[in-house]
Amino acid sequence: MIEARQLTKRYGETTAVDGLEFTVRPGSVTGFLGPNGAGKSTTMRMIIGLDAPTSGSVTVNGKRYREHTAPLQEVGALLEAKSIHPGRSAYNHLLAQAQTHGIPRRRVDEVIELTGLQSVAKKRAGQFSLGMGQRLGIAAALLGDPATVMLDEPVNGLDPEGVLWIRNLLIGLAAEGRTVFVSSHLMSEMALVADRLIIVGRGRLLADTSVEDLVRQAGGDAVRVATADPAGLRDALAAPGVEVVGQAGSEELEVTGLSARAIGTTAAEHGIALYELTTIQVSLEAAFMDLTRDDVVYHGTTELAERAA
Ligand SMILES: Nc1ncnc2c1ncn2[C@@H]1O[C@H](COP(=O)(O)OP(=O)(O)OP(=O)(O)O)[C@@H](O)[C@H]1O
Repeated sequence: MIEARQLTKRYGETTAVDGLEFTVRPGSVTGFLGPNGAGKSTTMRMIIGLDAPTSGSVTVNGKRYREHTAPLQEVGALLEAKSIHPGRSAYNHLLAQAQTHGIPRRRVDEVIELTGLQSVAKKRAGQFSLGMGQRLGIAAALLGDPATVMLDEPVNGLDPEGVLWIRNLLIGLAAEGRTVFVSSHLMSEMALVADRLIIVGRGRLLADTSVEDLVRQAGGDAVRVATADPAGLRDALAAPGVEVVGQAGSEELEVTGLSARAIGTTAAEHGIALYELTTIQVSLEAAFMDLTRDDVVYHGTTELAERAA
């Protein structure tokens, strides 16, 4: 469990984290989302005591990180590429960490197997690809068999097989009852693994919600209908809270505010033939863009794309 209370971090003039309040609970994967510069890494650094809050607090499993006598057994973290001695093998790197934290040697073998590093465990870490480095970082995070696991952009640099592996790993860790807190910019991945989402923008909490609720709030589902009688169907569906859009002369309409089932039933009651009735889900990506539009710090330019078009 991770609990942030009025968590704030200022660097000079910049307020990186601004009064954050959230709870990350065990047994599910919680995604940590926000545009670049939103304060995600700063928050994660404060969770594991690499940075001190300017005010407020954050605890892991009920205590501040530095109050834990065996912190690696409480929270395992993968933050941006760790500094690993390039001449040291993956095995020796993990063994050194285990030995300084009172973790038995057999746990090193377990995490090497868990992260699929068996064949390269004796290789020098300096020769590791980005993906192998990520796996080694995750192996180190899991070394203490922690109840809370926190990963910053874990799919960075991973190939499709690696992405799938991370997905199953995160879901599996949560199913074991652990608290899993993971940041990512890949909305499609988050939609697949996260149950809960904490979304920040400019250091402030924008949403603490489930994937379904976020998508619903962003306009929910629309239904695409094709019909022999668009004008008749418009009249039949007209009601407060229902919006029907479609081009004049087209047999296709897009309806919001009614389910496909309700539209089908109303059409049948009015004897109107339908050719298509499809629910179109708002993507998590669209919902996220909608929510964070005013909090994007770094705007890219689409000038080149526009010129090309
Ligand atoms: N050590 C530091 N000194 C000064 N400013 C910092 C420091 N660390 C972060 N910041 C600033 O704090 C803000 C939040 O940065 P942070 O890296 O936490 O965001 P983020 O959400 O992790 O971004 P990204 O998605 O790009 O990784 C930014 O404006 C950043 O420039």
